[in-house]
Amino acid sequence: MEHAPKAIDVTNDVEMRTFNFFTMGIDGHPLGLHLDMAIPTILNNADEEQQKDWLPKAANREFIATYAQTEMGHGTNLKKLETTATYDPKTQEFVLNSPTITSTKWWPGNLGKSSNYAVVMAQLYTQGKCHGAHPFFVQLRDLNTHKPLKGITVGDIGPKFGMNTVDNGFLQFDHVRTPRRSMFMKHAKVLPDGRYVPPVHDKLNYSAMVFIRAAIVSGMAYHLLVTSTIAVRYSAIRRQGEITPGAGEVKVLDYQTQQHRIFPQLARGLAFRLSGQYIMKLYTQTMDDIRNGDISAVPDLHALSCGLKAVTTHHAALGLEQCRMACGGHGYSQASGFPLHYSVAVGACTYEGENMVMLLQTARHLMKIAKAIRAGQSPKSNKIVDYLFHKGPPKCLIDQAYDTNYRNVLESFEHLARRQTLEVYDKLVQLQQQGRNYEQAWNDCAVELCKATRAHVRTFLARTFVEEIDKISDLSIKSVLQDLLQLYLYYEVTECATGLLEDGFMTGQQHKYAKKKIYEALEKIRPNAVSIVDSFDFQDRELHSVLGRRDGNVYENLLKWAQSSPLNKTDVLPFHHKYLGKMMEEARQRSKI
Ligand SMILES: CCCCCCCCCC/C=C\CCC/C=C/C(=O)SCCNC(=O)CCNC(=O)[C@H](O)C(C)(C)COP(=O)(O)OP(=O)(O)OC[C@H]1O[C@@H](n2cnc3c(N)ncnc32)[C@H](O)[C@@H]1OP(=O)(O)O
Ligand SMILES: Cc1cc2nc3c(=O)[nH]c(=O)nc-3n(C[C@H](O)[C@H](O)[C@H](O)COP(=O)(O)OP(=O)(O)OC[C@H]3O[C@@H](n4cnc5c(N)ncnc54)[C@H](O)[C@@H]3O)c2cc1C
Repeated sequence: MEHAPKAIDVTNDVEMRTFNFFTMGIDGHPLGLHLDMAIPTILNNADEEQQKDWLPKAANREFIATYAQTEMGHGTNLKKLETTATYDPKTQEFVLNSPTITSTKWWPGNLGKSSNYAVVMAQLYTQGKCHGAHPFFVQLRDLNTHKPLKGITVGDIGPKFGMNTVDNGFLQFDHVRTPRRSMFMKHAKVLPDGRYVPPVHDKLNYSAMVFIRAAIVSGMAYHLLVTSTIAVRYSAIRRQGEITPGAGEVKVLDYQTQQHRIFPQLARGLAFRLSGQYIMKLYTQTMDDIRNGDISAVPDLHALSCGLKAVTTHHAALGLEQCRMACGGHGYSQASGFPLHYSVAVGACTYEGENMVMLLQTARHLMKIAKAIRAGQSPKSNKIVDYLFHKGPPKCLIDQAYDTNYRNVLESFEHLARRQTLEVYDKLVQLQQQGRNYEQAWNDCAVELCKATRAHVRTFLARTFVEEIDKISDLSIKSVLQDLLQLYLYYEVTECATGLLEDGFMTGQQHKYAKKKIYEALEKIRPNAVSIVDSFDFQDRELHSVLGRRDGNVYENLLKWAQSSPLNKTDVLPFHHKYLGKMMEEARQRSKI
């Protein structure tokens, strides 16, 4: 053969991600930030010439770059980042500086030891004026020796809650000079003489964050589906107790409580998967629009991605813990895989925007819509938020037999989101009329604002789930997924029941009806549960779990796993006689006296 095919095309994003994922596991690796944030930043924020220079090298892995934004003192409030990039027109360079301890970049993944470049967010100063945080592409380490360049202090921040295969790092600049063209110049620019050219939208520099927030939704689906796979499989192996006295021990999966613990996580995993696909498409479309000069969808994308990120990560964290507890004592062992999956998944509640902060971002968007509604404006043909403008039924109808395609359930979610959004908006206005300024009023309403976002996101997730299942033409697959949809929808109804009951929209009877529909769905899902999780086709090496093995050979392998522990290399630990053995021996001697 003239050209033997390469095993992996490193410039092919999908191939690379798959390869990295299977060879390096789920808790991160040295190329994570390079692929997930640095390359997207180059794609969306570098101008044509910069892309030509940086992109092929980045794709070919001639360097490794990270995304250095967060500082020791500020992660959320980007306006207060302290790192400065001051333009010097004489040399046509920026001078990067970390003026305080708190300005030290802190957390960037792969910064600690792996990266030799970084996208650095710094306050841009030119002609004596600050223009806010802007991204710069900065070399940190020598390409040959890998030692930090002059003026740069860089290192690892130490062990974390999880993801310890990622070298999160710290970084300080001491008046480091970098060429003018190291500023990402697709949107904002600094001309050679120092004049600043503003971007068409001042948050376009934040697109890498938007990308990851959107990607996280599918990531959380993955974590939930993986951990429910483990819990379902193990529960189909584990036998404990009897349902009918004398009939023999049952699989714990036959207990209704067990199903109620695990199946909703499965259903949520699917819901997140479908909405994850939706938001990724919206992201790609919006980035294409921006390239063509249309920025109109940016606020919608930002609002939806923030809300989805916050809700899905929170529910994934709760769901993973349910799956762990569903596996009893063995669930607490590292052999279950849960510690790994949990510690990775919960990081996403914090990174890429702390969840409360993200909920409040979406709420900003909702408050604008509420203002338009109160001003009597019409909806703007926006599929995601238009329902807020419409009047729904005055009473909940979820128990009506004619609920085709769950319209009445969706209307209940819509009702709650609409009511919560308008009520908190009215409270905001009222507080301001009473003399509070907007920011104080906002803080006084913050918990209710977050509730409005959650209700809105719940509506979006549910609607997407219903619409996507409706599209399926294979009736046998559709019927299984409809059982999960039924569970998802009525489970969510009970989760937000307080809000639905509070204003008398839903009756106590209807709440009972929702519970009945949940129990009915659990029963329908039970016989298919193992086949459903098998159909995800996760490899054992992805699950990292003795309990979730595809072959179900749990007990034998649990024993092997324990026996392979380093503590079991010898029957007696080498230092036993020096400490515990000695203590016991001395105690025995003393008691003889
Ligand atoms: C297979 C399993 C794998 C699972 C994993 C899934 C994928 C993930 C893989 C990666 C894994 C690990 C890597 C982790 C990497 C982590 C990286 C990071 O954490 S990077 C740092 C992230 N930092 C943040 O997110 C900071 C949060 N803060 C902000 O975003 C902002 O400061 C914000 C939004 C809080 C406030 O913005 P700002 O202070 O600038 O402005 P204002 O509040 O005044 O807002 C003005 C106006 O702008 C709007 N706005 C803000 N941001 C945006 C945006 N991005 N796009 C559009 N618009 C935006 C804001 O809403 C206001 O609008 P207004 O009209 O005035 O209301
Ligand atoms: C695993 C991991 C990986 C990371 N990787 C990177 C990376 O690669 N690059 C990078 O630059 N950064 C990274 N980060 C940093 C991360 O983005 C920030 O930690 C995150 O955005 C939260 O910011 P913070 O730490 O400043 O939290 P804080 O803002 O200090 O949050 C503390 C508390 O204050 C609350 N709070 C703050 N502001 C408000 C507000 N306005 N309204 C209401 N409540 C508020 C929060 O809700 C939270 O409860 C990473 C973090 C983690 C954990």
